[in-house]
Amino acid sequence: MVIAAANPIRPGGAEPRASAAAAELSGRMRSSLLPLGPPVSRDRIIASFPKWYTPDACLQLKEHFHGQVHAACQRRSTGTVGLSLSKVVVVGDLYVGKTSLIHSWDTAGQEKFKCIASAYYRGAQAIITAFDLTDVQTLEHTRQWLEDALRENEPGSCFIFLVGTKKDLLSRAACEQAEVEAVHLAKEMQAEYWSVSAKTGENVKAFFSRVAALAFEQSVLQHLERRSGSQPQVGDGDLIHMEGSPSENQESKRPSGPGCC
Ligand SMILES: Nc1nc2c(ncn2[C@@H]2O[C@H](COP(=O)(O)OP(=O)(O)OP(=O)(O)O)[C@@H](O)[C@H]2O)c(=O)[nH]1
Repeated sequence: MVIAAANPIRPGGAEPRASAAAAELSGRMRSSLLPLGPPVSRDRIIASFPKWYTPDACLQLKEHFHGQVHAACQRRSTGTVGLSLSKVVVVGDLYVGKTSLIHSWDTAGQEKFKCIASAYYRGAQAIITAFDLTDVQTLEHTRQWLEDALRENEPGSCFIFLVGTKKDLLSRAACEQAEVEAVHLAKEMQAEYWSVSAKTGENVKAFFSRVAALAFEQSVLQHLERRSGSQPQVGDGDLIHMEGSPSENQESKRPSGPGCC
């Protein structure tokens, strides 16, 4: 997974400015069936489909990986999808906490800075639009940020997230109040909503696990679709670990919630 935080220009501004923080994450997930796989740290194993933050603004309500994905991973035959890279772009106003958010997650020590141009948004599998929960103006600007990022991507190709940062700075009541407007906007943007704090780490891991799971599942499904007609093969069998039994009947073939643009 590649995560990039666009260093802001004002919404509606002409060209994106330089300097984006990017983090590359190896999306390795281990098969529960392979006893002797390469070492994968426990906190990188997604054991069950990560839950949404609020059902009022979430991309998918399901609780298990898609049945085809689960089955394909359990088959552990050779292929390339088990180790997949996804590009995640993080956009938002100056100082909202994009860089802190990325750095507060384990990014395998591969963080780096990149220059960006509008072309940089291209090929994103997920777009994270971040705003500061204590600054309502930054929320208002997210719509424009998203528009800019979407312009560079194929319709239907990205998961969209709206993330309120600096949750630690608000009381519970104030946070809930800020979330009302944010959730409303998230629904309009067809985005999944999360409130997080990079400072305390609250919800950060859960959030990125969710992003990773959705992106991974989509990659596998696309891979299976491409290979339909031949034997679907996912990963070297050592790259994903899932527990629980997914219900195939409840799940659609492709990510379907309102946030899948
Ligand atoms: N209290 C608190 N402060 C935060 C949090 N996240 C970021 N900050 C602070 O907010 C300021 C901006 O954070 P950055 O991560 O640099 O924000 P950014 O969006 O990447 O900023 P630019 O690169 O200027 O666009 C810094 O002083 C951070 O320490 C948080 O969760 N809680």
